[in-house]
Amino acid sequence: TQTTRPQRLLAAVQKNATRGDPRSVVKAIDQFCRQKEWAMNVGDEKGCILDSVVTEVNPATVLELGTYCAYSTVRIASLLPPHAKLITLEFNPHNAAIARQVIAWAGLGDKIQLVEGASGDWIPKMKEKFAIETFDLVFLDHWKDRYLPDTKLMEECGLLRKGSILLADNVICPGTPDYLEYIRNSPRYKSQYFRSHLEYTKVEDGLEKSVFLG
Ligand SMILES: O=C(NC/C=C/[C@H]1O[C@@H](n2cnc(C(F)(F)F)c2)[C@H](O)[C@@H]1O)c1cc([N+](=O)[O-])cc(O)c1O
Ligand SMILES: [Mg+2]
Repeated sequence: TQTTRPQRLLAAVQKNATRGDPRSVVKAIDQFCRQKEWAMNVGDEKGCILDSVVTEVNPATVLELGTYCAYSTVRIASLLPPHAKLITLEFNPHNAAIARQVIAWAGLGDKIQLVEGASGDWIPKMKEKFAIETFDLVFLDHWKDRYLPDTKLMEECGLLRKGSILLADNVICPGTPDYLEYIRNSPRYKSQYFRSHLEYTKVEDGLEKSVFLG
């Protein structure tokens, strides 16, 4: 029977990456996406910008919206300090199952908590379920029409503190116009656009980095 793209991506990781070596997992996925099949990972070019933001913020608590196959999950977690916590939300059970295996192959299971379900259900439960006060860094890479409502929900649930960083993928392609309009015009955020390209292509895309001002 026909395999899925996430299954083929996982097979490429298990074939080409070294167990317990997160950077080799990232490299194997980028190679698969460049040489075999495009997939919607943040990719190597935007991934370098992601790495620099993670390193600069040095977060103790991270929320990722949109795990997919855990490419950015592994990329972020490999840069976190020892007791830092990364919670990643994934809606699709099949993608979650693949992501868990990619995370295990990278040897990052003790740094990452993958939660299955919808952001609207889980964001209001974060504090009680995961003993989280606020997030130092949020990486938005899920459905593009959910960036704005979920940002407002995180504000309402008190999950952002003065200085929390939101980093949003795909603000140009596929685009998140309502989110960009809100975050760039709100007095509660200071935003910066990092111009790049859509993963594995020459199409323009970029990351929007926003600091919550409280
Ligand atoms: O559509 C794109 N990404 C959508 C990504 C969607 C992924 O996020 C999960 N999710 C949904 N809700 C949640 C949460 F968190 F709410 F639970 C998690 C979905 O199940 C899916 O795995 C995309 C598309 C392109 N492209 O070029 O078309 C390029 C990209 O980089 C992209 O990210
Ligand atoms: Mg993306």
